[in-house]
Amino acid sequence: MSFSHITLEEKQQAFAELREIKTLLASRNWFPGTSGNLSVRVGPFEREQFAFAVTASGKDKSVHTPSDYLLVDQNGKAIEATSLRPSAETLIHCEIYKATGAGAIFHVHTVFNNVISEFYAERGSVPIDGVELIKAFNIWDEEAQIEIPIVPNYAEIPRIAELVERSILPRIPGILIRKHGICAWGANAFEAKRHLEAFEFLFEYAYRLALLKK
Ligand SMILES: CSC[C@@H](O)[C@@H](O)C(=O)COP(=O)(O)O
Ligand SMILES: [Zn+2]
Repeated sequence: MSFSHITLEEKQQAFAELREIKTLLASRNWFPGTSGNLSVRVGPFEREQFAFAVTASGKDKSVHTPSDYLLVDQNGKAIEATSLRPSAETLIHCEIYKATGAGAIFHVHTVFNNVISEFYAERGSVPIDGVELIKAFNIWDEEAQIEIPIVPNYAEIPRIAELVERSILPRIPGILIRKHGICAWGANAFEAKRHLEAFEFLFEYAYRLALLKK
């Protein structure tokens, strides 16, 4: 399949967007030990064919190099000749794009998202009750109650990807992988960032509340 319609300008813009968000999230220490990955979609979206820019695998996300990003197709295969390997978790991004039509996906490992995913693992979701920041997900009901889904962290990424795709809830733009991290998405990088920040706030809130209630 050809992606010749993607211009150099579009590619550079996507890489610049990734670089900007990577710098900001790294300053919060949200990429410990080279963990985490980021992607933004490039060009038109059809479920069967689309492209996105994604972080290269195993890089230190707190530094910038000329080889931090590459373009891949809907199956996570590089669409240009490159020696870079896409993120090991690119398939998860592929499934989320296919399921949601999102424009950007950000994945981070934090202590709060790991602890809370373990605390609520048996329930299969993190309950959040009436916290104002739920509105960051465009959920405006008074005292809204939401459940943030949790999937197991398998060694095989395709198994996680399949489960993520099946576990996505229509109103919730994110999913926790147990003792691993969060994938948050949005229509664009601005929205995905807002959602990611809201999730992390809510995880810390749930963690601290559970401690206080003990
Ligand atoms: C180095 S621990 C984290 C990885 O195993 C993985 O979960 C991760 O988020 C980063 O993988 P990457 O291939 O760099 O995108
Ligand atoms: Zn990860």
